[in-house]
Amino acid sequence: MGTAGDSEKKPTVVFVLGGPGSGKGTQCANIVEHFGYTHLSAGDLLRAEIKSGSENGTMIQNMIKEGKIVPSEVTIKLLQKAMQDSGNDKFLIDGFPRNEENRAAFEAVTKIEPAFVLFFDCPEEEMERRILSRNQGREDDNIETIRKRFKVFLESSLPVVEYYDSKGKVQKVDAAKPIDEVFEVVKAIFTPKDEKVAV
Ligand SMILES: Nc1ncnc2c1ncn2[C@@H]1O[C@H](COP(=O)(O)OP(=O)(O)O)[C@@H](O)[C@H]1O
Ligand SMILES: Nc1ccn([C@@H]2O[C@H](COP(=O)(O)OP(=O)(O)O)[C@@H](O)[C@H]2O)c(=O)n1
Ligand SMILES: [Mg+2]
Repeated sequence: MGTAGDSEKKPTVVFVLGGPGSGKGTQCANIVEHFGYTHLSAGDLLRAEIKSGSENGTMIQNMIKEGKIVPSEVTIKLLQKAMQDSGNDKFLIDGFPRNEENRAAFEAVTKIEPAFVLFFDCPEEEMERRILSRNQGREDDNIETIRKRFKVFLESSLPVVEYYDSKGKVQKVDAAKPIDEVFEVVKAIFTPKDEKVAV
Protein backbone atom coordinates (compact mmCIF):
# COMPACT_ATOMS: atom_id res chain seq x y z
CA MET A 1 0.00 0.00 0.00
CA GLY A 2 1.09 3.56 -0.60
CA THR A 3 2.84 4.21 2.68
CA ALA A 4 6.05 6.19 2.91
CA GLY A 5 9.14 4.21 2.14
CA ASP A 6 7.21 1.27 0.73
CA SER A 7 8.57 -0.90 -2.00
CA GLU A 8 6.08 -0.03 -4.78
CA LYS A 9 8.23 0.28 -7.83
CA LYS A 10 8.00 3.45 -9.88
CA PRO A 11 7.40 2.97 -13.59
CA THR A 12 10.13 3.52 -16.16
CA VAL A 13 9.49 6.66 -18.17
CA VAL A 14 11.27 7.88 -21.29
CA PHE A 15 10.35 11.37 -22.48
CA VAL A 16 10.32 11.60 -26.28
CA LEU A 17 10.89 15.18 -27.36
CA GLY A 18 11.54 17.03 -30.61
CA GLY A 19 9.94 19.69 -32.74
CA PRO A 20 6.56 19.28 -34.44
CA GLY A 21 7.02 16.83 -37.32
CA SER A 22 10.41 15.55 -36.13
CA GLY A 23 9.07 11.96 -36.12
CA LYS A 24 8.26 11.33 -32.45
CA GLY A 25 5.04 9.39 -33.09
CA THR A 26 6.55 7.39 -35.95
CA GLN A 27 9.56 6.24 -33.94
CA CYS A 28 7.49 5.56 -30.80
CA ALA A 29 5.41 3.08 -32.80
CA ASN A 30 8.63 1.27 -33.76
CA ILE A 31 9.93 1.27 -30.18
CA VAL A 32 6.65 -0.21 -28.90
CA GLU A 33 6.94 -3.11 -31.36
CA HIS A 34 10.50 -3.98 -30.36
CA PHE A 35 10.84 -3.07 -26.70
CA GLY A 36 7.46 -3.53 -24.99
CA TYR A 37 6.82 0.06 -23.99
CA THR A 38 3.39 1.69 -23.91
CA HIS A 39 3.27 4.80 -26.09
CA LEU A 40 1.49 7.82 -24.60
CA SER A 41 1.31 10.84 -26.89
CA ALA A 42 0.26 13.93 -24.95
CA GLY A 43 -1.15 15.44 -28.14
CA ASP A 44 -3.17 12.29 -28.92
CA LEU A 45 -4.56 12.23 -25.36
CA LEU A 46 -5.57 15.89 -25.62
CA ARG A 47 -7.25 15.31 -29.01
CA ALA A 48 -9.13 12.31 -27.56
CA GLU A 49 -10.25 14.51 -24.67
CA ILE A 50 -11.70 17.03 -27.15
CA LYS A 51 -13.55 14.24 -28.99
CA SER A 52 -14.96 12.80 -25.75
CA GLY A 53 -16.94 15.99 -25.22
CA SER A 54 -15.19 16.80 -21.93
CA GLU A 55 -15.86 20.17 -20.30
CA ASN A 56 -12.24 21.15 -21.04
CA GLY A 57 -12.66 20.24 -24.71
CA THR A 58 -13.26 23.71 -26.09
CA MET A 59 -10.35 25.20 -24.13
CA ILE A 60 -8.01 22.43 -25.33
CA GLN A 61 -9.19 22.80 -28.94
CA ASN A 62 -8.58 26.55 -28.92
CA MET A 63 -5.11 26.16 -27.46
CA ILE A 64 -4.09 23.47 -29.98
CA LYS A 65 -5.33 25.64 -32.85
CA GLU A 66 -3.10 28.45 -31.58
CA GLY A 67 -0.16 26.12 -30.98
CA LYS A 68 -0.23 26.95 -27.27
CA ILE A 69 0.60 24.57 -24.46
CA VAL A 70 -2.35 23.33 -22.42
CA PRO A 71 -2.00 23.77 -18.61
CA SER A 72 -0.12 20.83 -17.14
CA GLU A 73 -2.91 19.99 -14.71
CA VAL A 74 -5.06 18.82 -17.62
CA THR A 75 -2.34 16.94 -19.48
CA ILE A 76 -0.86 15.26 -16.39
CA LYS A 77 -4.28 13.92 -15.35
CA LEU A 78 -4.69 12.36 -18.80
CA LEU A 79 -1.18 10.87 -18.67
CA GLN A 80 -1.71 9.44 -15.18
CA LYS A 81 -5.00 7.83 -16.15
CA ALA A 82 -3.48 6.32 -19.30
CA MET A 83 -0.56 4.95 -17.30
CA GLN A 84 -2.91 3.32 -14.79
CA ASP A 85 -5.18 1.91 -17.48
CA SER A 86 -2.28 0.41 -19.44
CA GLY A 87 -1.24 -2.18 -16.87
CA ASN A 88 2.34 -1.69 -18.11
CA ASP A 89 5.31 -0.26 -16.20
CA LYS A 90 7.34 1.13 -19.14
CA PHE A 91 6.20 4.27 -20.91
CA LEU A 92 7.24 6.45 -23.82
CA ILE A 93 5.80 9.85 -23.03
CA ASP A 94 5.74 11.61 -26.40
CA GLY A 95 5.45 15.40 -26.67
CA PHE A 96 5.63 16.01 -22.93
CA PRO A 97 7.04 17.92 -21.04
CA ARG A 98 6.79 20.77 -23.54
CA ASN A 99 7.63 23.61 -21.17
CA GLU A 100 9.06 24.22 -17.73
CA GLU A 101 5.60 24.20 -16.16
CA ASN A 102 4.88 20.72 -17.64
CA ARG A 103 8.23 19.45 -16.42
CA ALA A 104 8.11 20.76 -12.85
CA ALA A 105 4.47 19.77 -12.31
CA PHE A 106 4.96 16.21 -13.58
CA GLU A 107 7.91 15.73 -11.27
CA ALA A 108 6.05 17.23 -8.29
CA VAL A 109 2.84 15.27 -8.87
CA THR A 110 4.20 11.87 -9.89
CA LYS A 111 7.69 11.94 -8.29
CA ILE A 112 8.86 10.21 -11.45
CA GLU A 113 12.20 11.13 -13.00
CA PRO A 114 12.68 10.04 -16.61
CA ALA A 115 15.20 7.27 -17.25
CA PHE A 116 16.36 9.44 -20.12
CA VAL A 117 15.11 11.85 -22.76
CA LEU A 118 15.09 10.82 -26.40
CA PHE A 119 15.49 14.00 -28.44
CA PHE A 120 14.80 14.07 -32.17
CA ASP A 121 16.85 16.81 -33.76
CA CYS A 122 15.54 17.96 -37.13
CA PRO A 123 15.84 21.14 -39.21
CA GLU A 124 12.72 23.30 -39.29
CA GLU A 125 12.32 23.17 -43.08
CA GLU A 126 12.24 19.35 -42.99
CA MET A 127 9.73 19.33 -40.12
CA GLU A 128 7.55 21.80 -42.05
CA ARG A 129 7.64 19.60 -45.16
CA ARG A 130 6.64 16.54 -43.14
CA ILE A 131 3.77 18.24 -41.33
CA LEU A 132 2.36 19.68 -44.54
CA SER A 133 2.22 16.19 -46.07
CA ARG A 134 1.06 14.38 -42.91
CA ASN A 135 -2.61 14.34 -43.94
CA GLN A 136 -4.09 13.38 -40.59
CA GLY A 137 -6.74 16.07 -40.82
CA ARG A 138 -5.28 17.92 -37.84
CA GLU A 139 -6.54 21.46 -37.31
CA ASP A 140 -3.04 22.59 -36.33
CA ASP A 141 -1.24 21.22 -39.41
CA ASN A 142 -1.60 24.44 -41.43
CA ILE A 143 1.23 26.84 -42.17
CA GLU A 144 -0.07 29.57 -39.88
CA THR A 145 -0.31 27.31 -36.81
CA ILE A 146 2.90 25.49 -37.72
CA ARG A 147 4.84 28.78 -37.50
CA LYS A 148 3.37 29.38 -34.03
CA ARG A 149 4.26 25.83 -32.94
CA PHE A 150 7.86 26.28 -34.10
CA LYS A 151 8.11 29.48 -32.06
CA VAL A 152 6.73 27.76 -28.95
CA PHE A 153 9.13 24.86 -29.52
CA LEU A 154 12.17 27.16 -29.64
CA GLU A 155 11.10 29.38 -26.75
CA SER A 156 9.49 26.89 -24.35
CA SER A 157 10.30 23.29 -25.27
CA LEU A 158 14.01 23.45 -26.16
CA PRO A 159 14.83 24.83 -22.68
CA VAL A 160 13.37 21.62 -21.21
CA VAL A 161 15.71 19.58 -23.42
CA GLU A 162 18.60 21.78 -22.26
CA TYR A 163 17.59 21.23 -18.63
CA TYR A 164 17.81 17.46 -19.03
CA ASP A 165 20.99 17.79 -21.09
CA SER A 166 22.63 19.57 -18.16
CA LYS A 167 21.75 16.50 -16.08
CA GLY A 168 23.34 14.20 -18.68
CA LYS A 169 20.00 12.64 -19.54
CA VAL A 170 19.57 13.48 -23.23
CA GLN A 171 20.06 10.97 -26.04
CA LYS A 172 20.07 13.13 -29.15
CA VAL A 173 19.24 11.55 -32.48
CA ASP A 174 19.65 13.02 -35.97
CA ALA A 175 16.01 12.83 -37.08
CA ALA A 176 16.50 14.26 -40.56
CA LYS A 177 17.44 10.87 -41.99
CA PRO A 178 14.98 8.32 -43.45
CA ILE A 179 12.68 6.54 -40.96
CA ASP A 180 14.56 3.22 -40.95
CA GLU A 181 17.94 4.90 -40.48
CA VAL A 182 16.63 6.92 -37.55
CA PHE A 183 15.26 3.72 -36.02
CA GLU A 184 18.63 1.97 -36.27
CA VAL A 185 20.06 4.68 -34.02
CA VAL A 186 17.02 4.56 -31.70
CA LYS A 187 17.26 0.77 -31.46
CA ALA A 188 20.86 0.97 -30.26
CA ILE A 189 19.81 3.40 -27.53
CA PHE A 190 17.11 1.03 -26.23
CA THR A 191 19.13 -2.16 -26.51
CA PRO A 192 20.60 -3.13 -23.12
CA LYS A 193 24.37 -2.63 -23.12
CA ASP A 194 25.24 -6.23 -22.27
CA GLU A 195 23.46 -7.33 -25.45
CA LYS A 196 25.36 -4.92 -27.64
CA VAL A 197 28.91 -6.22 -27.29
CA ALA A 198 30.65 -9.36 -26.29
CA VAL A 199 34.17 -8.45 -25.26
N1 LIG B 1 12.53 10.12 -40.76
C1 LIG B 1 11.47 10.51 -41.50
N2 LIG B 1 11.63 10.85 -42.80
C2 LIG B 1 10.58 11.27 -43.54
N3 LIG B 1 9.30 11.36 -43.09
C3 LIG B 1 9.10 11.07 -41.79
C4 LIG B 1 10.16 10.62 -40.94
N4 LIG B 1 9.64 10.38 -39.71
C5 LIG B 1 8.32 10.66 -39.79
N5 LIG B 1 7.99 11.05 -41.03
C6 LIG B 1 6.66 11.49 -41.51
O1 LIG B 1 6.54 12.85 -41.10
C7 LIG B 1 5.26 13.11 -40.55
C8 LIG B 1 5.40 13.55 -39.09
O2 LIG B 1 5.83 12.45 -38.30
P1 LIG B 1 5.27 12.22 -36.84
O3 LIG B 1 5.80 10.90 -36.37
O4 LIG B 1 3.81 12.44 -36.80
O5 LIG B 1 6.05 13.41 -36.07
P2 LIG B 1 5.77 14.13 -34.68
O6 LIG B 1 4.97 13.19 -33.81
O7 LIG B 1 7.12 14.43 -34.12
O8 LIG B 1 5.03 15.38 -35.03
C9 LIG B 1 4.46 11.82 -40.73
O9 LIG B 1 3.69 11.94 -41.93
C10 LIG B 1 5.52 10.74 -40.85
O10 LIG B 1 5.09 9.67 -41.64
N1 LIG C 1 2.43 18.50 -23.49
C1 LIG C 1 1.64 18.95 -24.46
C2 LIG C 1 1.60 18.29 -25.72
C3 LIG C 1 0.79 18.80 -26.72
N2 LIG C 1 0.03 19.90 -26.48
C4 LIG C 1 -0.82 20.51 -27.53
O1 LIG C 1 -1.06 19.60 -28.57
C5 LIG C 1 -0.51 20.11 -29.79
C6 LIG C 1 -0.09 18.97 -30.68
O2 LIG C 1 0.91 18.23 -30.01
P1 LIG C 1 1.50 16.89 -30.67
O3 LIG C 1 2.56 16.37 -29.79
O4 LIG C 1 0.39 15.99 -31.04
O5 LIG C 1 2.16 17.49 -32.01
P2 LIG C 1 3.39 16.94 -32.85
O6 LIG C 1 4.66 17.42 -32.19
O7 LIG C 1 3.28 15.45 -32.83
O8 LIG C 1 3.22 17.51 -34.21
C7 LIG C 1 0.58 21.07 -29.35
O9 LIG C 1 0.92 22.02 -30.34
C8 LIG C 1 -0.09 21.72 -28.14
O10 LIG C 1 -1.06 22.67 -28.52
C9 LIG C 1 0.07 20.52 -25.24
O11 LIG C 1 -0.61 21.51 -25.04
N3 LIG C 1 0.86 20.02 -24.24
MG1 LIG D 1 3.15 13.43 -32.78
